[in-house]
Amino acid sequence: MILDGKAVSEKRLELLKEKIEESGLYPRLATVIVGEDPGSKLYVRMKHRACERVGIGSVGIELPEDASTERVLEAVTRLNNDPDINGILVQLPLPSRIDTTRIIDAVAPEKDVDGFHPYNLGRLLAGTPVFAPCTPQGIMTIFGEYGIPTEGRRAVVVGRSIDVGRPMAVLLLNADATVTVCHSKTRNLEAEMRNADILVSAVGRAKFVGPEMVKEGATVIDVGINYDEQGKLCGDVDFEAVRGHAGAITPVPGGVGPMTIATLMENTFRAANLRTCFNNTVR
Ligand SMILES: NC(=O)C1=CN([C@@H]2O[C@H](COP(=O)(O)OP(=O)(O)OC[C@H]3O[C@@H](n4cnc5c(N)ncnc54)[C@H](OP(=O)(O)O)[C@@H]3O)[C@@H](O)[C@H]2O)C=CC1
Ligand SMILES: Nc1nc(=O)c2c([nH]1)NC[C@@H]1CN(c3ccc(C(=O)N[C@@H](CCC(=O)O)C(=O)O)cc3)C=[N+]21
Repeated sequence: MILDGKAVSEKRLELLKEKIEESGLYPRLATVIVGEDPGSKLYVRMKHRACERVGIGSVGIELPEDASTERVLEAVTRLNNDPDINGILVQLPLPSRIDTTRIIDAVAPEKDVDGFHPYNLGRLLAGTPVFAPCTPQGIMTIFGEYGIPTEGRRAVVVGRSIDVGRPMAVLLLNADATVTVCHSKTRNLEAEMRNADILVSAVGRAKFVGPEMVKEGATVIDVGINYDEQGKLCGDVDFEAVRGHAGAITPVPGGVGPMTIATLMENTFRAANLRTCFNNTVR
């Protein structure tokens, strides 16, 4: 079975649009982008388009490639203090000169719709999440929509980044899976992966996952966004080789990516609700 993330995201966005209409709220998302990377610009444009579609206002802050950490901090602080802004997204990666940790730490936790702030990561770890990172949260939504159980299942996550691998592992653990996290120092990676009922690959290498690494009938989630030799967009998984014996599999494009954006919209609406319910604080 192909897990159609695109279709699930469309459905969730339609539902969200109705909810936002009913709420009478006008949530607003601010994006911050530093430099001219075409990929980052494309993603930010996609986020703005999704906002427009569901009735979320959006503002885009564009800073030059040579902006200092202080300059980015200043922009974030201004957005923190702006009562009309509910959600703040600083597009990653930032230029290497910039102290990314300081920037992420500066985002007000109640506006951190990416879920990257240590406060929100801590809430997730504590099992009382407010904003979970969009990509792994979106994957949990796919499981929910397709009725894929996690309880008691062996889940293997390959990758341990703050934005994908780690929070994915915690979300699966919170959903009662038995979780293994693999990374570049893992020994016997293939054997670990073959154990998985649910295999999540967030590595960033084309054709990283072949059929020999996948147990018959496993659910395979492909987070990777890569380009093959022909310059064509592809995931981490050798899709054609693996799809035959995977029980369920996400394609790239049309799998996890669209869910990331749909979840960002859901988080932004949640931020707007938090503002009205808790006087703009989650603490
Ligand atoms: N679809 C979507 O919405 C999104 C897609 N992405 C994509 O997902 C992929 C991963 O992103 P991200 O987590 O940010 O990337 P990072 O580069 O931050 O993390 C990659 C992880 O893979 C591990 N890794 C690298 N090589 C190997 C190897 N040979 N064997 C085992 N593990 C390995 C690394 O291990 P170590 O920690 O030891 O270095 C690291 O933990 C990228 O392709 C990215 O573009 C990212 C975000 C959203
Ligand atoms: N602060 C921050 N938050 C992020 O969530 C974030 C980020 N920085 N930096 C980059 C990564 C990557 N990311 C994607 C979002 C959507 C698709 C997506 O929709 N992809 C389409 C294809 C799009 C295309 O044609 O290129 C798909 O897979 O079907 C992919 C990747 C969010 N990220």
